[in-house]
This record gives sequence, structure tokens and C-alpha cells, in this order.
Amino acid sequence: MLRFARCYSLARTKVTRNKSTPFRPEYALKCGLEIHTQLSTRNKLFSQSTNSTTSLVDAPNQHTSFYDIALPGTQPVLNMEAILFAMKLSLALESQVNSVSQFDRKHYFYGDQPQGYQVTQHYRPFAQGGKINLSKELDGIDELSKDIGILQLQIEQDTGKSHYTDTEKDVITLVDLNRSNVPLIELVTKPDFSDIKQVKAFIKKYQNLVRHLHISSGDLETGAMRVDVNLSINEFARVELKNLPNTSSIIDAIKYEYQRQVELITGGETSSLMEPETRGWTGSSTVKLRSKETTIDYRYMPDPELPYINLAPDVISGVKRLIPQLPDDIMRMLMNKPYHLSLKDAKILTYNSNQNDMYNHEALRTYYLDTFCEFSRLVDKDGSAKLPTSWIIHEFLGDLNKLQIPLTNAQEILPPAVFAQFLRLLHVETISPTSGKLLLFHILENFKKSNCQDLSVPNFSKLIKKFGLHAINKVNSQELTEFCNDIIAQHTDDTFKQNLVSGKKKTSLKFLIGQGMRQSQGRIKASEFEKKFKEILNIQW
Ligand SMILES: Nc1ncnc2c1ncn2[C@@H]1O[C@H](COP(=O)(O)OP(=O)(O)OP(=O)(O)O)[C@@H](O)[C@H]1O
Ligand SMILES: [Mg+2]
Ligand SMILES: [Mg+2]
Repeated sequence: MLRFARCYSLARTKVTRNKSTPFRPEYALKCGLEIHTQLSTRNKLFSQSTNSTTSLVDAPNQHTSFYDIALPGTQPVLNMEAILFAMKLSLALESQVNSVSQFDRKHYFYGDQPQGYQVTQHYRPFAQGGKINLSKELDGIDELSKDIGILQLQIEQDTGKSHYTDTEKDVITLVDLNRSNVPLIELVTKPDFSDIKQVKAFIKKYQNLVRHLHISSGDLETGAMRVDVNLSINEFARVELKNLPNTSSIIDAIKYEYQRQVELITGGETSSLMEPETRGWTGSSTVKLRSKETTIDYRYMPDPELPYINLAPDVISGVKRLIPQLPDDIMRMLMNKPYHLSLKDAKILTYNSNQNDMYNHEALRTYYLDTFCEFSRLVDKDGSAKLPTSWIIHEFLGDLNKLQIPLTNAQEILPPAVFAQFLRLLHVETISPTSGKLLLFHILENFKKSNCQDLSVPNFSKLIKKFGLHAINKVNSQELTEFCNDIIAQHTDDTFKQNLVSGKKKTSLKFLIGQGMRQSQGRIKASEFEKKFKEILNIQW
């Protein structure tokens, strides 16, 4: 590893912290974001080195070529996959992809940047314009709908990573160049954000979009996505906030910085807010890193080693056809007729949570839609929407997680047409929900026991017979009365009965019904128990 000493010093200011939201309308907040996203291409931007997603934990400087470490004489060769990814993202954001764009050198000295400059796009960026729409309905912002405009998207190379170690004598910096020359897209928004909810919703939405397009892992924690926040109040200069490793740091830093600036303004100390500056987040406060560099400081110049990117119109229109249906459209489709999913359920089928490796949202959505379609064919249309939702998204997924069975495996024994058969049994009340749960779990548990090797499709009627799971639809009234009397005798006393009958403690009825369901193993419906308990106890409410 290369070694050199750290060159920044940090200057602190003290700010009264206020945990409650400190926003005041007379101090209007204005924010713009710069988001760097690592593209998950196979190779790096201008070399053949592997673009490893695990480079942070791999041995340092393992994924490097002569070009990445800037040996003199090495030259860049553009990776076209990065161009394809950038095009997909730009088109999904409705940005105007420029038919001609170019690479420029942005000069600055730092140990993890051995070229002495970063190749980026300054004069003619890859794409301009476009937007992300945020809405109350899908994103929970306060406004009904708000567009966050995009200024531009530029392709650039990442730098290496510096690791600082304090020794007795000095601060040592170790440099790992695994990340050097990894392709990035910098997305720059207009300063359109006026509150924190919008910032939060935008980051989530953008993160989901890059995952949806399969162009980046979008993870903030690994640095695959890095967000800089620019913030100003009223007409004062913007402050750029860096070193924000996760969403909570972004939110906390905005709150802190807003309050710091408000205090400066109300205290009449606005001189430091006249010029833009760059500040870092320490975890509890923002500290000045430097005055904001200007374009002149960076001595931007077109890179003489890289030709222009020329994109013919049919290339752009061809890539447009590769763009899948976008998350907002999918969400709206799922929340409307005939599916009527809740926002929460629609999100499960639209976004990858990254916390679950038993399924990916696309495979799950296909499974849901296919099952829904098969099930609709088997039953009347009325009231059929709820069963596929609750049984696939809640019960089935819950079982897969519990038993650690990947969806791709489970689908082999329960393909959509078979799952639809199972749902029909519930729909026509051949089995009760309680029995259905037992049956589904039993089938999946047995499958797991065979190491997911026994691919025979389950025979539902045989299993229902074997385990006596048939719902009892025509209950003998006399037998049910005796059954319920037993439960009352076992579980109640006079006070319990008085409180229940008078309506003082209505929830006690639920308790009795629960006992009935449990003792009948769910084979008798809750409504039958409710009727019977009310009749026996003479409950009038
Ligand atoms: N008055 C303002 N208040 C808050 N944000 C602003 C204001 N004016 C501009 N911005 C935001 O500042 C950001 C500027 O980003 P841009 O990449 O264009 O420049 P930069 O920060 O100077 O460059 P870089 O950091 O990449 O070297 C944009 O997100 C923009 O919306
Ligand atoms: Mg910036
Ligand atoms: Mg920028």
C-alpha cells in the first residue's frame, strides 16, 4: 500500500442541538443533491480490471491494472457497458441523452488519486434534464406531487480509498486502489428540495431505481451510492455536506446544518454564509473542511486521450426499448384494479429489500401475477383478490423465510397453477384458513426435509383426508352447544360473564371464540362460535 500523511485539518463550531424538527418558514430551506453511484459493470471504466463488488473486503490493491495506479504511459480504453448503464438510467429519468458528450480532467492532488486528476464530464455531460416525481400517495411527502428536477448526469471514475491510522509520531494514510477507476455516475439535482421528507423519499426512490435497472447495488453502507447534500437558507451561499455514510447521517446532518445556519443568521453573524464552503459530518456535527473549490481551482480540460462519445439516434431508441416497466407504474398497477394491493404489499412486490435472499422482488411479482391469473380463472371474479395477496405475500413468504427455502425452489412443487388450486380450496371453504396454514407449512417443511429434491407436486385432497383437515361447514347445533358450554365452564367465572354480557368487556368474546377455534383446530368457523356464544350467554349487544 502507498503511504502518505493526511493533509486536512478540521475546524469546529458549536451549535445548540435541538432534537425536535427545527424548521421555520421564515428561514426557507433549499437543498440540492449530488449522488455518486457505482455502476456494477464487469470491468472498470477505462481498464480491464475486475470491478469487484467485494473490493472493500478483498486484499488491498488486488483489483488494479497499470492504468488504475497511473503508471506513466498507460492509456484509457472506454468500457461500453458503462455507457449502456448510463443510458438506461438517463432514459428512465427522462433525461436528454446528449448525442455527443466528452470526458474532461478535473485536477486535484490527493494520495488516492494517483493520476493527479479525475476523469469526469464537465463541459459536455452525458445527459441533462429529467426528473423524479415524488408523491404523497407513493412516497409519503407532504405535497400531493412534486417533481425534483435533474440538472445533469455525468460519467466519471472513482478514486481509491484512504485509510487513516494514528501512530505515536504521525498520522499514516494507507491507500487502497481497488476502487480507483470504478465507473460512477454523478447525478446532480436542481436545488428543488424544501424539506427533509422530500430528500429522504428521493434517495429511497433513486436507490430503488438503480436496483430495478440492475445497474448498481445502490447500497449506501458499502459506498456504492454516496450522497452529498448542498444546503442554503434564503439567499445565502450554499454549504456542501460530505461524508454522509447512510440515510440517518444525511437527515441528521441536514437538521444540524440548518440549525447552525439559522443561529448564524439570527445572531447576525452571516459573513461565513456569503461564500460557499464544504463541510464534513462527524456523526454529531458538521465541520468546515475547506472553502468550496471553483471551476478554476480544478483546471478542467478536455481529456486528450479520450475521444468524444457519439451516440446515433437509433442506439438511444434501441436502449429505450430495453427499459423495463418503471417502479411507480408497477406500484400503481398493483394498487389498482384488479389487485388492489396496499402500499406496503405493492412495495414488497416492487422493491428489493436487500434483507431477504429467499426471493427477489421481480420473481415474486411474476409468481404473484401468474397465480392471481390462474386463480381468477378457477373462481368467480368477486372477492378473489384478497386471497392471493394474503396467502402469497404473507403466509407463503413467511414460511419460505422460516424454512429458508428460496422461491425458485418452492416454485417447482407449487407452480402458480398449483398454488391457485390451493387458494381455490380456501375460497370454497373446503379447508379453513387455520387448516390451510398447517397444510402449506407441512408441504414446504417436507420439501425442505428432502433438501428441496423431492419435486412431486402435492396432492391436496389426499393430504386433507390424511390429516382430517376438512372444514366442518354443517355444524350440528346440539354438539356445538355442548362444545361451547365446555369452554365457558373451563374459562369463565361470574365476573367474567357479567362483564361480557353487559358489554363492559366486549373483547372477552374474542377470547372465547379463540378458544373455540383452537380446540376445534380451526375447522369450525369463527362466525359459528360467535353466534353460539351469544346465544348461550344471551348477549344482546
Ligand atoms: N442555493 C443553493 N442552495 C442549495 N443547493 C444549491 C444551491 N445552488 C445550487 N445548489 C446545488 O448544488 C449542487 C451543485 O452541484 P455541482 O455538481 O453542479 O457542483 P459542485 O458541487 O460545485 O461540483 P463538485 O462537488 O462535483 O465538484 C447541485 O445539487 C445544486 O442543486
Ligand atoms: Mg459538489
Ligand atoms: Mg458535483
